[in-house]
Amino acid sequence: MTELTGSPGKTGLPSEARVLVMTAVEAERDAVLRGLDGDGRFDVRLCGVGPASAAARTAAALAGGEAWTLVVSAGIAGGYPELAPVGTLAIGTASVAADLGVETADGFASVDELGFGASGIAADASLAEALLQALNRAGLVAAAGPIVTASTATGTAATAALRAARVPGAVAEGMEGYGVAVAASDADKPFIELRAISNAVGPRDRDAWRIGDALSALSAAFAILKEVEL
Ligand SMILES: O=C(O)c1cccc(C(=O)CC[C@H]2O[C@@H](n3cnc4c(=O)[nH]cnc43)[C@H](O)[C@@H]2O)c1
Repeated sequence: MTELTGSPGKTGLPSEARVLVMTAVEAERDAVLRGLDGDGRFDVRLCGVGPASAAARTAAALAGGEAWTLVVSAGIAGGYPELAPVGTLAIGTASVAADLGVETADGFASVDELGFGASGIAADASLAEALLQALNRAGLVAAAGPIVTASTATGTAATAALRAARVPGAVAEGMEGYGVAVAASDADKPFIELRAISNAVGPRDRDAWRIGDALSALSAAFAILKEVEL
């Protein structure tokens, strides 16, 4: 987990902010809307599941003529249990496509190593820190660190370990963050990823997912985010 430090207080969203929030599915969108409670600075849209759909729909939204001041990838996620247990929140310091690269005889090589691009997009550091502090002040448990984006959700301990090794300090795994981040970066817009943990990254056990708890945590997080002031 990345330690974010700094002075609490003077941080956050200005009154004229126009925030584009992208969630994969309707249940996540509705949870975000419950937390926002009608705040007109936010527009919450569906990006579909996976990074390709997320990038395409975010890019289309950003091209729509609105003067967006911030882009947020939000939803539920798998958490690395020691850093982000079920029911807690994860704030991305970067969104990292852990499977974007090639297999070689010597193992995985990322697009960065190949010179083909960047597999990680950094979040807006000051906003991520401000949000972490605001959530903590409100008594919500949140961890900050890289959030993995995977086209295939992890389903085994081996894959969990592999991806954790590729993305040191990873707190969580979702399927859209990197796609939303690429679109935001291409449009030169600040970006953060905010996730609520529904399950542990690791062996697939759908019965153990706590989606309701995670959606409640997501609502609570957005109720805080909308009150954060610059
Ligand atoms: O079944 C439901 O009621 C329901 C409600 C809200 C969301 C869902 C989803 O299945 C959302 C899929 C979404 O969740 C992210 N996610 C969650 N856990 C993981 C994981 O362990 N690894 C990767 N992604 C995860 C992901 O971003 C999906 O788009 C169902």
